[in-house]
Amino acid sequence: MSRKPRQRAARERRRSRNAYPKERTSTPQPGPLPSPAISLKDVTRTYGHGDAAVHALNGVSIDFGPGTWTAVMGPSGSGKSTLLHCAAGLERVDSGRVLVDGTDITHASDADLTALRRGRIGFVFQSYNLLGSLTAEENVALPLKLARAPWTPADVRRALDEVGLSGRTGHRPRQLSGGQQQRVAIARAIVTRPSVLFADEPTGALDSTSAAGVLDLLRDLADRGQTIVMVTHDPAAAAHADATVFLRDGAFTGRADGADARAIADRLLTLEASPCGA
Ligand SMILES: Nc1ncnc2c1ncn2[C@@H]1O[C@H](COP(=O)(O)OP(=O)(O)OP(=O)(O)O)[C@@H](O)[C@H]1O
Repeated sequence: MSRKPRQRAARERRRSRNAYPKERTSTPQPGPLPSPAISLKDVTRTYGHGDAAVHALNGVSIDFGPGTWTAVMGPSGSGKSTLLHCAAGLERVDSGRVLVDGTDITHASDADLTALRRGRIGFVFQSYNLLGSLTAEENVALPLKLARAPWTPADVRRALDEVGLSGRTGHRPRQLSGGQQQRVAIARAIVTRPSVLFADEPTGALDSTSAAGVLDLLRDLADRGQTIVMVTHDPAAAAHADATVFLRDGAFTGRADGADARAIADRLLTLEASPCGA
């Protein structure tokens, strides 16, 4: 299927299954909603003190439904990365609560947070963060070794196969294109079968063709039930997700389900144009 009809079909699927409608008065849902994969409840995070204090998150409450792909957008400095880091247990919140699969991690010990990040959270960065001296296969095996859970080389091959790189297992990062390196990074992030895959600008360093390939891959993962939370500045990338949530000045300002790139861009422009605190 070519990309446009594929995106249209995906949008229709998303519309019909989105479990967390926040702005629509939708028809009654059959049965109870599944528990969110990630839940932020009235979360605050401030950097610095006194006059220099920056309220990066200012009472944010958002649920990310299991098996949904959500894009997080907002003007520069609106708190997107801070939200991602707090939701992934990379940073602690000042107040409020963070739940992963219903488990409250707000006051988890450092050891428990490390175990959570190794076993239940996957992270993909704009800059891939692969180890240059290791092959694709060795990079993907790393989180399995760190998690100290039982694993086999077949687990690694399966993850590389899922991202379409079964023919590149022995290549080192410098022997791969940017898009292929990001695919290795995604394989590394999903090899532990995490509850949530966080992606911080996963297409930010890629040309448009490679970016489209990575977004199609994320779509496939979401369609197979992977929860994904992705920060992006690109409305076209956000349009691939099931929903987009918008932040401004550290606050949640709204959500769009199944919106196309034009509608997302318009909403972002409105946010950027309105005066601070409005
Ligand atoms: N470690 C830090 N120390 C001090 N201030 C910080 C720190 N991290 C983030 N901030 C501030 O918190 C606010 C939110 O930052 P954050 O990186 O979450 O925003 P963002 O929406 O991801 O921005 P961008 O789109 O530019 O990447 C910004 O004003 C930023 O300067």
